[in-house]
Amino acid sequence: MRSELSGFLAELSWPRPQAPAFDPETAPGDPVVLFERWLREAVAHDVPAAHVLTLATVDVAGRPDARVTVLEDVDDHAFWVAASESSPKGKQLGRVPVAALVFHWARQGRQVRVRGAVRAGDEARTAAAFERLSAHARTEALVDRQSRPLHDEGWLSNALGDPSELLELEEPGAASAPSWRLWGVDAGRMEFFQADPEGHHVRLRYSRDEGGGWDTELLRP
Ligand SMILES: Cc1cc2nc3c(=O)[nH]c(=O)nc-3n(C[C@H](O)[C@H](O)[C@H](O)COP(=O)(O)O)c2cc1C
Repeated sequence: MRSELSGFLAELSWPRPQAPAFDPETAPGDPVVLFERWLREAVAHDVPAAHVLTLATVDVAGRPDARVTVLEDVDDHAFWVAASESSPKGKQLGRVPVAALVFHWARQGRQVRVRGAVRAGDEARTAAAFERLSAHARTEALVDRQSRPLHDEGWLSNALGDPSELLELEEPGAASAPSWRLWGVDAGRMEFFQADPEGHHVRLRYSRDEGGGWDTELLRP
């Protein structure tokens, strides 16, 4: 038996990709270079929130989890995201240090997948990212109660009501919040998908070899 929703879903279509065809023959040897090119093209094509990604992690019991978050940086062949060590994603990243992330730029019919080992960012990298946060986000990081049940909304709005006061009170001139940090997902494997209106989709996978170079292969879409 099919639900009413299945008919509704069947009517939905993908937007036609508004991007030049992707010729894997011309792809650069380094996938991070290709990622940056596609990210900039996504922004140039007005893809909303092109720097927003889905981060997938695993907990100690092997249960998968995923959520949307923001890309902070790409550097040293790692994709950097921010999370408190006490949040579910922070615990998962710290205790089971492997992760995958995916970008989907629907308007262009593009997907980029990244999978690899996770490393914690050092203090300097974390402090530089903390500095870039809004006052509200810094307060959230200092309050450090993300994903806890919201039993007492009054307490929360009081805490968030005057960020400057909280920032002063908790950590004058704080360089960061104690458990908030950057996490790097190493690009051990990256995959680029370019959808084609006629169905001739292209999938190009890069895998890091033992010498630190990259092997590439085309996959059936
Ligand atoms: C567009 C968008 C952007 C988001 N950006 C962030 C972010 O930068 N950092 C963050 O911690 N959560 C962000 N979130 C919320 C996360 O998806 C998630 O709800 C939260 O981080 C708690 O995840 P956790 O319980 O797995 O730790 C964002 C959500 C959306 C929809």
